[in-house]
Amino acid sequence: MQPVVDQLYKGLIVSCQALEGEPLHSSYIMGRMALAAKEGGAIGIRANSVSDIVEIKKQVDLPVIGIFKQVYGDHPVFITPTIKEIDALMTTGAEIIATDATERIRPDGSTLESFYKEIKSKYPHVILMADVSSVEEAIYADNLGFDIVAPTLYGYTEETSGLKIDDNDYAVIKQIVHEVKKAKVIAEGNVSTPEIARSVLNINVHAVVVGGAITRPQIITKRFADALQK
Ligand SMILES: CC(=O)N[C@H](C=O)[C@@H](O)[C@H](O)[C@H](O)COP(=O)(O)O
Repeated sequence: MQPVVDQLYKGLIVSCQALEGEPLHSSYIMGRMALAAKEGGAIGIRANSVSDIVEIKKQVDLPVIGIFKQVYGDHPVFITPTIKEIDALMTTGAEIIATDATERIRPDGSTLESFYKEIKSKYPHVILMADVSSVEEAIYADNLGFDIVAPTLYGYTEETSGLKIDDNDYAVIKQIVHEVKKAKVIAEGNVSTPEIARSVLNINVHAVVVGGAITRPQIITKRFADALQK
């Protein structure tokens, strides 16, 4: 296994993201979020966009999983959808690059297989993480050769809308861990409490990514405000 992937073993990766329109949308703030995450014990950072990653890299010396969210028209695939976003991420020094690895056709008409081959022929040594939405997609990405697989998009596709990682006693992530043979499985998406993070680690995932529950204060505030309404 690549040393950088080893480095993430059993650790907490904090996703520091604020999209345009979110209150904290700012590379400066994401850099400071990453610093705060490191102080709190994060061993890796996940981040979106060239400018956020470049700023984060100035603030912390942790491995970064880089993504580039780009929406093409009304196309549903938006996490690092085409080679253009891969090219941009390759300039940032991100140690790992993540992309949508669902079975959906990509905005440029390519399949996941042809996209994977295109990336690997251009950047043979890049470490790739597959953001999937189902067990079948996890197995497919593993067979293609992705280094890391995560159910990042479980709950965010037409078929899985609203589903969460802890549903049915963690059935989906358990099955992914069981079925994926070569890639490392990372738990990501709706790991919303320390208890859920601990539970997925006990299922034997390689590492855990937590985003909104740490870095999106509007979401954190709403959870408290909602509790007061009850
Ligand atoms: C679906 C989608 O766009 N997920 C994104 C992927 O990078 C991020 O917005 C999430 O914050 C990240 O996956 C971490 O998940 P959570 O914030 O639930 O801990």
